[in-house]
Formats: sequence, structure tokens, C-alpha cells
Amino acid sequence: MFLNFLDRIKDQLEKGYPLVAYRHPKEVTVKAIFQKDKELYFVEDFRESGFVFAPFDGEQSPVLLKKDEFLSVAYPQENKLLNETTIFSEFDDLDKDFHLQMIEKGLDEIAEGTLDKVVLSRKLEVDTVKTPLETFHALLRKYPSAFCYIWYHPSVGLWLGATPEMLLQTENKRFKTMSLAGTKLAVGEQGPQWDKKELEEQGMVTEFIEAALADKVTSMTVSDTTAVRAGNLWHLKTSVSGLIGSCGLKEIISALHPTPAVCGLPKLKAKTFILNNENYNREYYTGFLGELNFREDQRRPQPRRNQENRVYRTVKNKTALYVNLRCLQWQDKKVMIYVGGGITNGSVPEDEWKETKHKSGTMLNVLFNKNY
Ligand SMILES: C=C(O[C@H]1C=CC=C(C(=O)O)[C@@H]1O)C(=O)O
Repeated sequence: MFLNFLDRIKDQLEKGYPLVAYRHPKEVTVKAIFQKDKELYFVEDFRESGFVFAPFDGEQSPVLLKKDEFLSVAYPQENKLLNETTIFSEFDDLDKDFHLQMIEKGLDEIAEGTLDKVVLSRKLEVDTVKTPLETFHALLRKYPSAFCYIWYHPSVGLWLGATPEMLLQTENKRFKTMSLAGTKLAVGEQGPQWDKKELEEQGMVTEFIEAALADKVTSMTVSDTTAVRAGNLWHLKTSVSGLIGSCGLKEIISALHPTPAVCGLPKLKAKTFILNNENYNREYYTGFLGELNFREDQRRPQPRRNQENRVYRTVKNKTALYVNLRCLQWQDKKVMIYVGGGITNGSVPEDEWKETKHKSGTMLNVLFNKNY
């Protein structure tokens, strides 16, 4: 079954038609959406239904894949233990000096009080031996707790990823989001000891989310902060949930995106710093992607004593969007890996560099580790 499903994706890719295949965190079902024409459609007001693929720069329009054909299949679980050794690429050090200088520049802005936080990133290019579908399969196998996907449009390109970060989930008026930031390398199974630096860095994201949503929701609950594991890394996570008021998805999304987990604070100044100082275009890295306004029509018979059997109908409108992190862009035989990290007052440039290496190591493993 699963192999037939992969064959269908392969066929769509070979013919050059748009598609996305994905699995939600901790779910067994892998879903796929196939668009039947090669048009590039855009999201205009977030009332559309389909699969969104949005760039980092919120000024640019998100792409919408139309749900012309929908397939789903159970992913065969494997209990095989995977080799955790991390592969580092020799090419990964090429832009080290540039990255360290950019971090120093960010720290100067923080010291001057222009910025409180800025997320600085880089792009690494590697040649690969695996096919995109083999890589997608490796992501599914290796990251059951992440949102794993392969996305393709002939006018945009081919992207894959396994992201630990949800941007927004809604079911009718109910919403959920999260603040995810702060990174530590996993050593053994135990959660790490967090420093003040990571706690503050992640706390800024939570405060931003609370303030951004305050006038758009009628209730909001903020959870305790816990550690969550994403591959060989740990992050700090706080869940935020509640009920949306009278505003639409567009307002909620533009209040949140890009959060300080991928951009910085203040939002616009951090974004300008990123656009002016990173030596490449992030495109869809640190953008967001996922299901937009999927309607679930449920009809349940509800037998009642002394009454005829009635069919009750509930219609749910569901959206599930994720931040595009731990992602790859495929260009022929070349693959771009995108990684970044949050810079705050306590940041040590060399440590921040190592953090990006650990993040690229996660993706290099998927691309090169034969056990994956
Ligand atoms: C920007 C990235 O991570 C974000 C999400 C989690 C932890 C992060 C950090 O510790 O800096 C970043 O905010 C990335 O993985 O490329």
C-alpha cells in the first residue's frame, strides 16, 4: 500500500504536476494532495481551502495547492533502532566567518537597544546520493513527532522537511499555537539543564504570542514550559490555546508570522536586519505550510429512546499550519539545507555557530546516513 502511494507521488513528480505529501506529528496516516493543473494559485484572504506554502517574507503571497485529488495511507511502523551518529559536512564550515561576523553585528544592535532578539540563519549546499522520495521516507521513519512533508510546484521548486514547530491550529473558533525556542544538544535520554539565556530567549516568544493575540481572542490559556525533543536536539515549548473572537484567520496569522522564534524582536526591525544582512534569500525557510480550511463533515446516527433514529451533522473547519524549519530545498542533484538560531543578549557567537551545525547535522543524517 505505502509503496503504491510513493509510486503515485513519483509519477506526479515526473510529470511535473504540483503535489504535497505529509504526516502530522505523532500520526500514522500519511496524506497526499495532487493538483490537476500546473497553475500557480495564491492565498488572498485565508478563506480559501487547500494546502498553503508561505514564504518567510509576509509581504509575498503564499502559494495554495488545490485539493483536486486526495489520498491517504497508513505509514508502516518500523521498530528498527536507528544509528544516531551525527554526520557533519566539511562544506558546512565555508561560511563560518561570515556567520560569526553577522552574529557580532546582531549583538551590537542588541547592545545599542535597537533589537532585543534576532534569528540569524544560513544556507548550506550539498550534493546528494538519495532521491527526494527516499529522503521523504527517511524523514517519516526518523521523525515521528515532527510534521514531515515533501512539497512540489513546477514554478516554485521542491522542498522537504520535518519541523517540530506548529504555527497555528484551529477547529472552528478553537485555536492552538506554541512558542518553541532555545536549543540544547541531546546527550542520552535525559532532558537538558536549561540556562537563563535559553529561558529568556524562549520566554520572549511566549510574551510576543500573548501580546499579538490579546485583542483577537476571547480566551487564552498558556501552559507550563516543557522540554521537547526534535531528533538530536531539545527545545523549550509553551502551548497557547483558546477561542478566537470575531476576526478571521488572516488577522491571526499576520499577527503571529513571523514569530520571534524565526525572526526577532521588535518584529519589523529584526526582519529588516535579516533581509539586509543574511547573504541569501530565505524563500520558504521559516515561512509556514499546512492545511487551510479543511472541512470535515461528520454525520452520526444518534438513537434516542422513544424517538426515531436521527442523523446529527457537525461541520468542522480545520486549519493546521507549521513553521518551515529543519527543511531542505532540492535543486537537481543539489540540496540546500537551511539552519538558524536566536541571538539574544547572552549569545556567544561560537556557541551559536555550533547550534546551527547541530541543526544541519540533523538534515545531513537524513540525506547521507544509510541507516535512515
Ligand atoms: C530557526 C530555527 O530554529 C528556531 C526554532 C527552535 C529553536 C530555535 C533556537 O534555539 O534558536 C529557533 O528559534 C532553525 O531550526 O532553523
